[in-house]
Amino acid sequence: MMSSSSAAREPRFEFASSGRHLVATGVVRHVEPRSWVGTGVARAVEEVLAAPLEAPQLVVGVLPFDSARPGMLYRPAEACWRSCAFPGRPEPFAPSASTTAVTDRRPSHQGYRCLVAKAVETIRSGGLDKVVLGRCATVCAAAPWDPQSVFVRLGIQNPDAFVYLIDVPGGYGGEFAQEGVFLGASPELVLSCSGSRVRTVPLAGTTARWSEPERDERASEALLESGKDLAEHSYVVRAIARVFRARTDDPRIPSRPRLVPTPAVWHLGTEITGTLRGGASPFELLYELHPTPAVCGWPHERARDFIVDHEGFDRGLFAGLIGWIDADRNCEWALALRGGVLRGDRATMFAGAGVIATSEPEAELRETAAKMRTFLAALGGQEGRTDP
Ligand SMILES: C=C(O[C@H]1C=CC=C(C(=O)O)[C@@H]1O)C(=O)O
Repeated sequence: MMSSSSAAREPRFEFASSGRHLVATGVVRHVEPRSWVGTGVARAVEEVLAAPLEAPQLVVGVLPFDSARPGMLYRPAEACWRSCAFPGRPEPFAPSASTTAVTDRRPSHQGYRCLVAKAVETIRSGGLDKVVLGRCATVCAAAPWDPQSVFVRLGIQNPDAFVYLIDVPGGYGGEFAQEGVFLGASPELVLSCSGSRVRTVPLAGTTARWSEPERDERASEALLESGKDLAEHSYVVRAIARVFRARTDDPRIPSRPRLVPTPAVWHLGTEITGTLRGGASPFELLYELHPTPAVCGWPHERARDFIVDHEGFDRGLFAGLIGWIDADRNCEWALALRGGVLRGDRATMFAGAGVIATSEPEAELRETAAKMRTFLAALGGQEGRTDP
């Protein structure tokens, strides 16, 4: 069944970051590679960009967590860049939309604790170093959400994020099997390209923020010194550094992470840059990077198998990639995190946490709840009343 919010409009894609806001509507051509691998997707994207169509030379879209599955990339009919994406303050929500109740969690809170405990046991017995375990929670409101208002609130509440919205026609597995609107405010850039300069800022290692400034500062300092979080972060940096050393000239890889704040949590982040070698397409690099150990784990195959065998839901587009690329190969691709899918009065949100040998189930559960609050806050969910 079509949701009332998306039935009446052209397919829409929005992406806002660093004060720029891309709004793309309609579809003139889909990218349809023979196979969803880096070189195939890169070639198909270039063909679509070069096609003599009366449409902006831009490809936008979303790729699933499982990079072997088809994504949705297309050349939009119209596109415009706006500056100053989200002026003003959030409008208060109508009471009906703010009274949210959790109707479903997958896995349940206890199921997630057991899942983390199982992962820790597997890691301690050898062969797996890190696995990122996700869960989802569905909330219902008394009246349908307006995706556009939720998007604007995400932008206002998360001024430093990659704020995204895309109409999904269905067919992407799990919660994305049916039509809906996928949106969120991601803190994590997987790849940007400007000329041939490429940049990524992987995040891993997280702690919740506090309203009291001193407590908040102490929490951030503890994160920078936390052996557990530094170890969790190091798997991501090592995997990405290997790809950057192989594919870019002059790779710059700092030896220690820095703090990256979001309104809900502190992260450890490392900015890595390089110059793309030999006229390669950013898509080749993107497919070598994705999914990084920030959303999958290490070693890659073992972590992916653990997720597929134990997580208990199909991630679909959660922890996938969302972004755009133009004909000059300038691009921005963020991880599709801190968001969810809207379907009328139902919203399903997703979050995961990196698990290593010293992880504690309760702490990882709390971390996923803290991450879900980014989306919940934009839905109007009230702290204390809605426990995701
Ligand atoms: C998997 C998520 O976050 C990733 C990004 C930053 C920090 C993470 C962490 O500390 O576990 C995760 O790797 C999520 O938000 O659902």
